Amino acid sequence: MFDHRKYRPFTPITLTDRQWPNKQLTTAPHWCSVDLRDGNQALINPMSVEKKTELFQLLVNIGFKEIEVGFPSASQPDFDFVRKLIEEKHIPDDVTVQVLVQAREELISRTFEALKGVKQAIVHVYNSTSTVQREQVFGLDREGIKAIAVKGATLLKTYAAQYPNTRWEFQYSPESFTGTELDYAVDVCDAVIDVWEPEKGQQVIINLPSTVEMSTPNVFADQIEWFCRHLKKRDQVRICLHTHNDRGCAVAAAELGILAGADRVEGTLMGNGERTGNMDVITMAMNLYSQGIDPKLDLSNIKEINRTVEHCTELPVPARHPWAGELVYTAFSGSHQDAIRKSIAYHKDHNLPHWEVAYLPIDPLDIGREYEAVVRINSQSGKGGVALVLERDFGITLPKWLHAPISQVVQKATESTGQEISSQRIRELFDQYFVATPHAQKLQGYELHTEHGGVMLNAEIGTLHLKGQGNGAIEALTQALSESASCSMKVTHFDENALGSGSDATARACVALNVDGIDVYGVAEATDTTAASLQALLSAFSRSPAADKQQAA
Ligand SMILES: CC(=O)SCCNC(=O)CCNC(=O)[C@H](O)C(C)(C)COP(=O)(O)OP(=O)(O)OC[C@H]1O[C@@H](n2cnc3c(N)ncnc32)[C@H](O)[C@@H]1OP(=O)(O)O
Ligand SMILES: CC(C)C(=O)C(=O)O
Repeated sequence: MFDHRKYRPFTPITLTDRQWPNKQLTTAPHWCSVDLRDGNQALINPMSVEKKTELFQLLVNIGFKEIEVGFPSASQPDFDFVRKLIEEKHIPDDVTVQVLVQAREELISRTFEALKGVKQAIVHVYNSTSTVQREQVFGLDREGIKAIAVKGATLLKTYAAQYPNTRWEFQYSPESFTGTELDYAVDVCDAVIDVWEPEKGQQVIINLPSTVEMSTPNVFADQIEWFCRHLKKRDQVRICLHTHNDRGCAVAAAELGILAGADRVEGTLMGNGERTGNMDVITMAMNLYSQGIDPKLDLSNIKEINRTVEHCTELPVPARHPWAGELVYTAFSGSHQDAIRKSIAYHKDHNLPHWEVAYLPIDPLDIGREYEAVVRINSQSGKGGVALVLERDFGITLPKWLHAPISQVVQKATESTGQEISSQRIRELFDQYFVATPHAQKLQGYELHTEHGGVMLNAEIGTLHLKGQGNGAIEALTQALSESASCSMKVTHFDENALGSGSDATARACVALNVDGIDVYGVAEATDTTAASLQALLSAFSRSPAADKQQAA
């Protein structure tokens, strides 16, 4: 039964003088990728050694300096993968591999065996400390659970001493930290740290996981600040966060947790991980990047990252995934398209020192995404977007007064299909409704001369020969057409521009006509501006009912 009374709120943390809300993120944390361990243990099909190798290479290329490569005592492929990394020398000198293990001797022994010959490594031991697990899973009291942690810590120290050529770092996680009383979590971690003696030079990491995300991120930050304030040897250890995304706030929790005093963050690419996933490193790193902070990870080729992650995990990257999804630099809605187009142009014209473009929190080019994907057209789009597509994909820059008429044609097409429209189809509609001349009213040739201070025009149009007079060629043709079709005709808008320069230059003209009270539009390109203007006028006229009547007559 759907009944909220089955649940109760998370107990608040008593911390009235919390400092983290006054802090700001200014640098990237130490990152540790857990894609190959926590990510892997959440997959339908765990990664093969080949896929793990491919993903490891990607993580190295991105710039991770610490990578949890597996749980080598858990399975033969995990063990073999660690051996392969070491024996085939895949681990760069500045990268430290990390492995996870339970606080059990047979597993710890096998873990050190897997790591034989490695230059440096982090051995990560964990046991659950939460009230629920103490009572329901382990059936042990506080002291009993602490004893498991201390035993695990001692075993790490003992086994590490057998491999003196490796530089060992030790990591301990009070698993299910968020469900653990804070004083008890500190007590267990102090005991583990005492075994490891960081004061004598042993490197130590204490990892505080929200194994299950149970509260709002501010409560998690309070837990971290409280923990950091009370840990005896806080200054001698690195505090790490490992947040899960059960409430959808893993990134926010990690960000606030860093404000609250943590140094390091574990997470995965695209947030793959148990249940709703681990903290998404891409999102957190890009959040920093978009604030002008060097994330210390190279995410410049997000397409390649997506491709490899999808291949190795057999999970799709959602189209709306923050920063990385296929659709996140695409605007379908009209007002957004219009604003993006204007804002990008403004940005270029004013040579702004920082990126400030409407609706685009970063420049998509930074991560290998293109402007081409920024605007796509469907029935939610508007005139700005259609104009942008014609300009961007076909170099057709049109006067503003023509944007609405073209957009109306495109809108009808998208409404009738209910689907997105391709830029090629927009071009076809533009040619069909604005450039083509329905009654073959093609200008075959023209001749102009001045007479009595005005312009005389002789024009060959299809099979017609027309004569007209006016202040210029356009007026002369307007006069000729209105006479021959017995209609009233007025040019309401006119625009022409040269295309290119030098001897290859051509011209484009756009004309809006009002013929017997009806607005019609035409666009034409020709080798000179007069020919383009006359043809654009003909093209507009050919769409009027008067042209139909003229043809019928
Ligand atoms: C939140 C996390 O992501 S933690 C990491 C979880 N990841 C994994 O478990 C993936 C890899 N794990 C495995 O392949 C297996 O669990 C193995 C190989 C590690 C262990 O396998 P097995 O010993 O066969 O089984 P299992 O994991 O069920 O063992 C449970 C026993 O270990 C004990 N145990 C569980 N976790 C720990 C721990 N961290 N430290 C010490 N003992 C533990 C349990 O109390 C239980 O003891 P019991 O047999 O006396 O009841
Ligand atoms: C082992 C720990 C760090 C873990 O994966 C978790 O608690 O989620």
